[in-house]
Amino acid sequence: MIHVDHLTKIVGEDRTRVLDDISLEIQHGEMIALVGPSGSGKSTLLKCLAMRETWSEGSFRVGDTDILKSGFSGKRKISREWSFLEQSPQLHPERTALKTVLIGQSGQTPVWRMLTGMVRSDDYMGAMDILETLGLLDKAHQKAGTLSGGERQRVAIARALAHGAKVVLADEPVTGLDPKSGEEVIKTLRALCTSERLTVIAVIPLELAERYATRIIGLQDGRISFDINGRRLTSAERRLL
Ligand SMILES: Nc1ncnc2c1ncn2[C@@H]1O[C@H](COP(=O)(O)OP(=O)(O)OP(=O)(O)O)[C@@H](O)[C@H]1O
Repeated sequence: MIHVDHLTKIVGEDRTRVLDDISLEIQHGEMIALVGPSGSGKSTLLKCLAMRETWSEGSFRVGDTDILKSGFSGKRKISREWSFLEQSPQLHPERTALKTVLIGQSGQTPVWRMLTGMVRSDDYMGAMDILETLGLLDKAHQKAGTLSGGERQRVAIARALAHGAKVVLADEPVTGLDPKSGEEVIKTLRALCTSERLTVIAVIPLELAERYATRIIGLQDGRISFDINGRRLTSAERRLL
C-alpha cells in the first residue's frame, strides 16, 4: 500500500502552492487516472511521487518504508520498483524491441550489461513472455526506430515490467498517438493492473479515464477536487475540469 499524507509543494519567491495538502491511499492493482485543468498540478504530483521533484511538506510511505525519511534507500526503492513512462519513450532506434526489453535503461541494469548486451537465457525467455503479454511477440526482432508510436509505448511498458516495476507513473502516455493506439496502450495497462497487480497512476484523457480507470482523481489548483471509482463523471464533476 502507498500512503501519501499532506503532500505540499511550494515553489517560487511568492511561495505558490502548486500541490496543496494532497492525501491519498493507493492499493496494489489500482489504475488511477489524474484529470484536471492545465496547470492544476497533475505532472507535479507524478514527479513528486517519482521522487523527481522535492516535497516541501508531507509524508510518503510505500509498504513499510518511509520514503522521505529513509533518504537514499527510499529513493532507491522508488527507482527500482517504480517506473516513469514518458510521453515519448526514449528508445534506442537501432535496438530491437527484444533487446530494448532485455537491456533496460540506465539505473535498472548493470553497466556491463548495457555495454556488452550480454543476457542469460532465462532473461531472454522472460523478455519474450512479457513481449507476448503486451501483444508484441511478432515485433520482438524489429528495430525500435521502425515501430509505431503505440508499439514503442508498449515496448517501454514491457521494459519497465521486465525490470520489476510494481508501479507505473505515466504522464500523458497517449498524447501524440492515434486514438486506436492510445486506447490499446491504456487497455494494456488496465489488463496488467488486473493480471499482475501492477499499480498505474497516469494522466490520461477523460474519455479513456472513464472507460478504463478503476479510480479517477480530479485536481484543481493543486488540490484534490474529487476522488471517485472509475465511472462516467457527473455534470458537477465535469464542471471542475
Ligand atoms: N518549479 C516550478 N516553479 C514555478 N512554477 C511551477 C514549478 N513547477 C510547477 N509549476 C507551476 O505549477 C502549476 C502546475 O504545473 P503542472 O505541470 O503540474 O500542471 P499540469 O496539471 O500537469 O498541467 P498540464 O495539463 O498543462 O500539463 C503550473 O502553473 C506550473 O507553472
